[in-house]
Amino acid sequence: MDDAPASRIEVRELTLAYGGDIVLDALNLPIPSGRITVLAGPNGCGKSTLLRAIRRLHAPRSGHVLLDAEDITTLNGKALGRRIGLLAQSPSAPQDMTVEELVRLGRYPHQAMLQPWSPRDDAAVAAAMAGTGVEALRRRPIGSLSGGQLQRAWIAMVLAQETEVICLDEPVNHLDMAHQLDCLELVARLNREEGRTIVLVLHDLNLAARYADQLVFVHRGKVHRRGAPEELMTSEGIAEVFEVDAAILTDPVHQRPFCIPHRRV
Ligand SMILES: Nc1ncnc2c1ncn2[C@@H]1O[C@H](COP(=O)(O)OP(=O)(O)OP(=O)(O)O)[C@@H](O)[C@H]1O
Repeated sequence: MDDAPASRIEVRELTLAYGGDIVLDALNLPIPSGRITVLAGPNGCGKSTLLRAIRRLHAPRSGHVLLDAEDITTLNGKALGRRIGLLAQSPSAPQDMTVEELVRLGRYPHQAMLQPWSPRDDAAVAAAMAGTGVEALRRRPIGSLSGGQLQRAWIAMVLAQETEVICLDEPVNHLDMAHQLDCLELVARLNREEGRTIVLVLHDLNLAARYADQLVFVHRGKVHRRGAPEELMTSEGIAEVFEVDAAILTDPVHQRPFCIPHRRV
C-alpha cells in the first residue's frame, strides 16, 4: 500500500468467542479508509465472526471496534446501519419475498417515522438492482432463484443501503465467472469512484490478490500477516497459513501475484 490513509475502522484487542471457545484472541486490525481490504484464511479461522463483530452482530468478549475513531457501541442501530453494510455468509429471508422487496429492505436504516419512503430510496434500489443485474428478476420470489441469482439479489440489498463501509462475506460464492467479475468490478468501482471502504472475505486467493489493497491472513486467532498482496502471497506464507505447497507466478494481465496450489504440506 502507499502512504497509509486514516483507518476508517480500527479493530483493537478484539477477543471473540462462542461460549468458552475463543475464536479470535486480542486481534488488532486497521482497515484503511477508501481502500479494499480482503480477509483470507482457512475454514473456521474466524473471518465471518470478525465481519459480524465489525457490524456489531457479535458482541466481543473484550476489545473494541472503532468507526472513524468512535466506538461502534455508542451508535444507535440505524445510524450504524447507514454507515456499515454487511452481507453475511448465509443470510435468510422469507422465500415468498420478491427480489425487489428484498432490495428495498436495504433502505431500512434510512427510513424515519415521518418519511417512510422517498425518491432517494427508489433511486438507490434501482441503482443497486441495475449494478447487480437483477432488474429482470425484480418480481420473482427469492425462493425461486438459482444460487447465483439469489446471491446477486442479496448483494443488491447491501448496496441499496448506500453505506460508506461495505462488508461482503464470500460475495462470489455460487457465482459463475462472469458474475464473479461483475460483482468484484462493481465493488471496485464503488471504491474507486465513490471512495467507499470495502471489506471482503474471499477464499480465492487469486481474486483476493487482484482486488485487495490490503490483504489480511487470519490464522490461529490472530492476524498472521497483513499488507500488499505481493508481500503476503509467498510460498512460505501460503504454506504456513493454508497448509499447501503453492507456486507463485505473476498474473500477466494485472501484474499481481497468482498462486497455483499443488500439494498439501
Ligand atoms: N454460532 C456459533 N456457535 C458456536 N460456534 C460457532 C458459531 N459460529 C461459528 N462458530 C465457530 O467459530 C469458528 C469461526 O467460525 P467462522 O464462521 O467465523 O469462520 P470462517 O473463517 O468464516 O470460516 P469459513 O471459511 O469456513 O467460512 C469456527 O470454529 C466455527 O465452528
